[in-house]
Amino acid sequence: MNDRPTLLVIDDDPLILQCMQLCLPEPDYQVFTSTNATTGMESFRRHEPDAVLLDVQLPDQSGLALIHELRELDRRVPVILMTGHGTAETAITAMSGGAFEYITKPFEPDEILPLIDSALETSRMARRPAALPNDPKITGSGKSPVAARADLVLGSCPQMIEVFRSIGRVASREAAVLILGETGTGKEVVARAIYQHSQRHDQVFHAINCAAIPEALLESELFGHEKGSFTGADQRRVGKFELCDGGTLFLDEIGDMSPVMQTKLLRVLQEKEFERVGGSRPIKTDVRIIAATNRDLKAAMNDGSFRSDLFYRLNEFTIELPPLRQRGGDFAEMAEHFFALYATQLGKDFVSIAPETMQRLLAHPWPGNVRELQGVIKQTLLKASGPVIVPAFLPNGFGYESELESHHSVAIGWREGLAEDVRQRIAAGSFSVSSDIHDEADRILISEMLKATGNNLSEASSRLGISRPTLRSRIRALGLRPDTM
Ligand SMILES: Nc1ncnc2c1ncn2[C@@H]1O[C@H](COP(=O)(O)OP(=O)(O)OP(=O)(O)O)[C@@H](O)[C@H]1O
Repeated sequence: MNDRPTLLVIDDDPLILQCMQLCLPEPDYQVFTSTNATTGMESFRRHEPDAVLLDVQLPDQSGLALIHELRELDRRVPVILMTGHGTAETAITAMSGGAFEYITKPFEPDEILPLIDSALETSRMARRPAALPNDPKITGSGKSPVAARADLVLGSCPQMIEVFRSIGRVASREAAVLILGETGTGKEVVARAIYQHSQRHDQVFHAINCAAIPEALLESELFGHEKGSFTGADQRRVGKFELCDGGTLFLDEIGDMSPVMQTKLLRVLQEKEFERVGGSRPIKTDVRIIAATNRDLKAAMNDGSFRSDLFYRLNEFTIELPPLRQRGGDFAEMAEHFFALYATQLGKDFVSIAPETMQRLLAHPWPGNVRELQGVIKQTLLKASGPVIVPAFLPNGFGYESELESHHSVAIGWREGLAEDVRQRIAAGSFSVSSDIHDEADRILISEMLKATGNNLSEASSRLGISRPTLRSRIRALGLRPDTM
């Protein structure tokens, strides 16, 4: 598998082949073309493409039969079928037989490109290794050819070791897994690792982001629909539960699913069957579910927005990812790794991270976790003008907000302390609160200024905005002696 996305187009129409080469240009994509089933099959074996665009009518064989053969070789590679007018029913049969999507000819690039993107993304998740530490296939320290084509999952802090152990324990079981963690902590990468280490690793893997799709569409995406079941349903559609039969379905952002959809999902998990929207025939399915959310599902159950019976069904095994700020020494290791990786990708020199830069990075709270770290490192490298990463290369304002925040909290602490002091003096019945507090403030102010100016009275008085005689008299009145300054 190549590092850039590869597509195999099998069609005897030279215009389609040309169009795909133009729409998916080098060097971002690699497009292989074949004009018949025999050479298409050879190309599939040789190039191991990420996705296939296949015409239903080929000179030497039907596209439908070819899908079957391609799936015998690798079920994880999504195949988009191109049909002519009037052959949509055939395409639907093909989808039931495992095609990822279909499109009716003629089509515009705008119609096909989103399907291709989605197929390539599905393929990436299923086939790009999510490599755990000490994976025997990944040798060396990220420099082997296999490692270069893998997403290395880094971590050696106790919480991440526990995550890796959990993946090992649960992957080969059929249990549903619930992955919890803040945004960008690696929930998708853990879901892929579970699938890739599972018994179903050579079967299909599909992912769906429950938060990104409106409810009505989500239902049809998951369960499919019958022709005419709602306005716009001009063809029957096969949903993910049907496409994933025998495979794995990753339900991302499950905490955002509406109550109606939660009920429908619960039913398919309990009964292992469902009906297409507008259909009445129950369809059996055997799908392993991996779900993830950054929401607090316990709180959602308490306020009634998440069904507890669905929670227990999904939660046969839980993996909780720690936020980046709680991963101790892993942070520095990850920062080094991403600097080296992206420097190579961006053609930049990288030797080391200066200690002050690392301090700034460590002081940041990282609400967007590993994804935010990756973004900051890419921006830093783009700005960098030398191989040692100094703070000036960090994105504008980076790290300053945490300094300001700590000044702010010091300021809040100081004011709170002063207010408490004043309250106690008042409660004690003092009549000199004002002069006592002003004297105390002057004592701190004057002694700090004298320290800063090396006891130079002229400079200290001018920086305090008072005359030199006034400063002298205040020093005397407050009883400040040179040894206390
Ligand atoms: N432990 C890790 N080591 C190396 N890279 C990691 C690690 N965890 C996450 N990443 C990388 O961080 C990025 C974000 O991870 P991922 O998409 O899995 O997060 P997520 O929790 O699913 O985010 P969201 O909640 O926003 O969907 C990805 O590029 C992923 O490869």
